[in-house]
Amino acid sequence: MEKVRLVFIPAPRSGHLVSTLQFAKRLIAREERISITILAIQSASPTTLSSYAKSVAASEPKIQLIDVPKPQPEHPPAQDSFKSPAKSFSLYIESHLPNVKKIVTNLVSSSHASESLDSIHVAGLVVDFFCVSMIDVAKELHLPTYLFMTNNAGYQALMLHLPIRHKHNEVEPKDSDPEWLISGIVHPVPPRVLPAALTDGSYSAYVKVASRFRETRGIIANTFVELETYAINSFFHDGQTPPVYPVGPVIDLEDCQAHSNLEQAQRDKIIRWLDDLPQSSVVFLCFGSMGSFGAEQVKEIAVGLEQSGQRFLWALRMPPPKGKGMMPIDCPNPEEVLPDGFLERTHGKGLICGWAPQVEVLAHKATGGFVSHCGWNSILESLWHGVPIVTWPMYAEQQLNAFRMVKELGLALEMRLDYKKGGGEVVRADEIERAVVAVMDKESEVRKKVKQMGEMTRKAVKDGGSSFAYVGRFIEDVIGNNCGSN
Ligand SMILES: O=c1ccn([C@@H]2O[C@H](COP(=O)(O)OP(=O)(O)O[C@H]3O[C@H](CO)[C@@H](O)[C@H](O)[C@H]3O)[C@@H](O)[C@H]2O)c(=O)[nH]1
Repeated sequence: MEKVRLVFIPAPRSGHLVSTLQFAKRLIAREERISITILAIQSASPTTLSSYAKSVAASEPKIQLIDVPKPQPEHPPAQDSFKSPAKSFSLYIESHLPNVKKIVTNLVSSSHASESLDSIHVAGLVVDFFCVSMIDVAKELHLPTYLFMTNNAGYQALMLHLPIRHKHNEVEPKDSDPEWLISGIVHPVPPRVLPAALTDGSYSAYVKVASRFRETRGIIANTFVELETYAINSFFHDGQTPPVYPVGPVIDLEDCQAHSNLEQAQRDKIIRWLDDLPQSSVVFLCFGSMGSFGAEQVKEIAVGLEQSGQRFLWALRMPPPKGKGMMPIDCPNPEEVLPDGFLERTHGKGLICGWAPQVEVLAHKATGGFVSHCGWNSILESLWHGVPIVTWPMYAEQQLNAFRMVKELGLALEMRLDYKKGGGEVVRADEIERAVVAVMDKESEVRKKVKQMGEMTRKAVKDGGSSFAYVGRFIEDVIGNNCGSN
């Protein structure tokens, strides 16, 4: 029986790694001829991600984990790494290319050297968006590359549009530019909701990444046909995009704490608190793996929450101290940043935590609304559990996600569409209060639509569902492409 190995190269970021590894698990559960090797590039700053990857590999004999050594001498942080984080991250990943090449070459030659009829052939690379530079390794070794998009089809449409725009206009976009008409996105896109990376000095790095999408053999996307029908159809009809496999939602519903520093006692405290509260009575505020606010904004949120009169669970995280990387930290003494007496006045009504067990919180019956930064995993998790979002995008492609969720899909309520972390803007308490009250409205149209979409998400991944079928097509491509090779 022909067996194949896919070599996954995920990006060392929690919003990317978790869905990629979950997709690897889904593949091997579905097809016994597939094994997976994960090449783990270490994050530049310490995180708990490698322990997450290790725990996934340890639980699945057909997943092998290989650490990619850091390049020697180590890749120095770019001068502008704080100003242009996306560019700096791409360069950091690219610096691992020689080490990745060594590892993949060894995997290929050991499969060739094996005499056994049962040998496992390397069938291709599956790379993250930030790892498309690894296409060069695959090409040298005559292997196909598949791209795993951890975000959505609308964002993919933007990326496919970028090199086309660049041909006509090489200048970085500005907020004052006319709206962008992008095939695959229903409404013209105001430049102010484009990813900050396009205007912070990372534009050329993004064009470079985007121009490689069409070199892949296929694009696996963490979305599903029923959610992004318009965008997905646009790829099938443009005659240039490689086959797209919408296989989502791929989210970690079981082991959601494995990639965090969350202690069991803290998790239990949160869930016990929710257990005692009425159905859909708590608004949850959480801003992804990198979201945090300064002291002035934190105070406005607190006042807005108090004025709203709603119960709340707030994952309050603060910017890291200067020179300590980019990852936010849990707030050691919340009373120091919150308004005087806030904790006493809201005792019993609200709970402040650091990293939250988000999936469990969204799954809890007491959770009724979500103030979210609109990271794609958060959106998929909230849809899965039928919890409506009010939008507070912060970084990466979240503004575009928020824009499409509100304007195109009608699946979220608008608070902000163009807020940018670090932009100096402070959203005032009254606006936050209104947003919180709106998202907790039990009768809202958005809530009904989100519940319906929630049912569709679950159907999509079940046997007979659209995403289930696309996983099958992807497997056929991988196995079919490999048949007869040795
Ligand atoms: O307190 C927290 C905060 C986050 N999470 C989890 O962490 C993940 C966060 O993912 P996501 O919502 O996608 O946000 P980011 O961490 O910001 O993810 C990055 O990757 C995503 C997928 O590519 C992009 O959509 C985002 O914009 C990008 O910032 C989710 O699974 C959450 O459940 C928790 O469990 N607890």
